[in-house]
Amino acid sequence: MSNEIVDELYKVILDRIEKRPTGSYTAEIVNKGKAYVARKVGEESVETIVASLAENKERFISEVADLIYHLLVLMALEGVTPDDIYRELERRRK
Ligand SMILES: N=c1c2ncn([C@@H]3O[C@H](COP(=O)(O)OP(=O)(O)OP(=O)(O)O)[C@@H](O)[C@H]3O)c2ncn1[C@@H]1O[C@H](COP(=O)(O)O)[C@@H](O)[C@H]1O
Repeated sequence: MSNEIVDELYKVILDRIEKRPTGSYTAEIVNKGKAYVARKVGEESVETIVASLAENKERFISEVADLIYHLLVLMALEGVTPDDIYRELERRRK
């Protein structure tokens, strides 16, 4: 996965949070509050675990993508950028 796709998705998410356009799923869940978005991250984590243990690779990939998207929305609400995470991972690199 290239950083470019994650960075671009994050920018789209920031734009949706700012403009809250009708029909945007991001705007819909953000309008429900941070706790709702955090719960979605938990839900998608569980679905990822289930896909890993009881389903197939295709389902697993789909659930990981759902999880990353919801995590990016929560990061945006926390004011944390993908660069912040890249820096932290870089700091941990051995
Ligand atoms: N990458 C995603 C993405 N991944 C997953 N999802 C949504 O996440 C939901 C998955 O959660 P669930 O399986 O729980 O589905 P659900 O029942 O609809 O969700 P809830 O009613 O429980 O909230 C689906 O509705 C997906 O559409 C996403 N929605 C949007 N994006 C991207 O985000 C950007 C902004 O999208 P909009 O905000 O819709 O314009 C665009 O680039 C989109 O491609």
